[in-house]
Amino acid sequence: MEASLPFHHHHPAASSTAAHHAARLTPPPPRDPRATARWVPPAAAPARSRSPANLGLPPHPPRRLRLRLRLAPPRITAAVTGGPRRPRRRAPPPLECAGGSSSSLRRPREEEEEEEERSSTAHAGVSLVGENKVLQMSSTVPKASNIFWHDCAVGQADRQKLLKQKGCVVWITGLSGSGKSTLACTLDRELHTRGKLSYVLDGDNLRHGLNKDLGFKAEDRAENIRRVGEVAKLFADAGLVCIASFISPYRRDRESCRALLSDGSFIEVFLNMPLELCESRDPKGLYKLARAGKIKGFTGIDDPYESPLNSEIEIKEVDGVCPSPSDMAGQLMELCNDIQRRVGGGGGAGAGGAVPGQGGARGRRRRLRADEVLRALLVAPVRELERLADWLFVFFCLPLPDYYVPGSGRGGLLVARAPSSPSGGALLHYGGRYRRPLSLLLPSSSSSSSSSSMSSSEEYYYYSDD
Ligand SMILES: Nc1ncnc2c1ncn2[C@@H]1O[C@H](COP(=O)(O)OS(=O)(=O)O)[C@@H](OP(=O)(O)O)[C@H]1O
Ligand SMILES: Nc1ncnc2c1ncn2[C@@H]1O[C@H](COP(=O)(O)OP(=O)(O)O)[C@@H](O)[C@H]1O
Repeated sequence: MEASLPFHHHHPAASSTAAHHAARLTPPPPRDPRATARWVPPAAAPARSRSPANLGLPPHPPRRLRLRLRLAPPRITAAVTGGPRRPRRRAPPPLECAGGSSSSLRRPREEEEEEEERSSTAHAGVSLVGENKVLQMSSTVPKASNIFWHDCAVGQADRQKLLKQKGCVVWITGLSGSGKSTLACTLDRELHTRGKLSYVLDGDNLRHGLNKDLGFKAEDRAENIRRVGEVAKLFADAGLVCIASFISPYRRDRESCRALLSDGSFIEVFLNMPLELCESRDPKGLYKLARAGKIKGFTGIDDPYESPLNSEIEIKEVDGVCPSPSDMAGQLMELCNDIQRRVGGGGGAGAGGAVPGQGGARGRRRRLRADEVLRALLVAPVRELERLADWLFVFFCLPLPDYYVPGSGRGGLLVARAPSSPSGGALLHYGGRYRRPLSLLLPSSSSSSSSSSMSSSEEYYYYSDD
């Protein structure tokens, strides 16, 4: 018997149609005695809890399971089949739960015993059917029933407004040694410097706590990424820029994480460094151990890495040279701005971008030469300058009370470069009458650092209201 049901557990004892419906609407008490204490008979629950329609549930469409049901077995094994690679609607991949052959009402005794053994470890078995493989995903918690979504009065939009940024997930994937953690921490620092709240979730670190029960078998990696995806989603919902740095070698696991987020809120960064480079770095000596056969199932050696097909950005070596972490971080911040501007319609009312550059820049963008940028910096009112500082790739922006000029806002010291110019930039005092350029940091080809010798062919961007 094959049926399409929402997330209600079907009572196996249902025999009549009425009982069948009752079973769908009235979930049975859990068989697991450990769960009984928490189980509340639906009749005892508050009336408004009975119907999801009364609960002001979030607009998630009910997830549907395709169930091949057998009446006898109390537990099910779920085979998760692949959804579209990049679903338009960000829905999780469909779940196909198979209880076994529809023709058999009872499983062989050994099978039941096996299942008893599995369930005694409180793990619910889920088979992930990948393109060419079957992954066993194990969840360490029993499947819960009788659960309802509860919304709070303060929502994501309120938090974003408070933080003046947008929550999102920057997901960095790549081989061990490709530079994920370095990039994650550099981006985190850059954002922090600009007053943006971010948080790094790193594979090694989470495996010390939340995921300490997981190893590197395919199913453990899948569960690792599933948990991280859920945590990252919560961080984004909290309004943070969540930077996730995980090998995350399996495409479908990454796509499942993407599916948890709204459009533009999951930014996949493929750190595509050659295996030879990663192996030559080998900061933890793990490649050496893997080559010596002392670690089995090491990604890139004897365990697969599935490259992203649709990452938002792929970072590679340029002419055999790996870009510096801060260049990569700069690229990422620009990218995030672009994506969020496109998806969020210019940064949203008051929320500001997740990363600097989107926040206060209201005007149209036009290109200016370096000398024009300097002039603009010098003539711009302080608040304009601070807005500009928010947009320029600012290395250092230190408001200094010494430079305070009444009526004109704070002053300070600013070292910045335009995103389009990797090596050019400006160091200036700002604030009222003290504002003047101290020096210009020019491309390395230039020997001088005075404003007069600034290359006029350098192109900068500048936000302008005209
Ligand atoms: N067998 C095997 N394969 C790959 N990596 C291994 C393995 N054993 C230990 N390590 C160390 O674990 C870090 C990767 O953890 P992740 O949570 O990112 O891995 S995964 O996404 O679940 O595949 C990884 O850290 P990074 O080097 O920072 O990637 C390794 O230090
Ligand atoms: N952009 C980079 N250029 C040069 N070396 C780098 C870069 N990023 C990281 N490294 C170095 O490579 C090694 C691995 O970096 P790490 O961030 O730990 O990688 P992962 O987290 O992917 O394992 C470290 O020794 C780090 O200093």
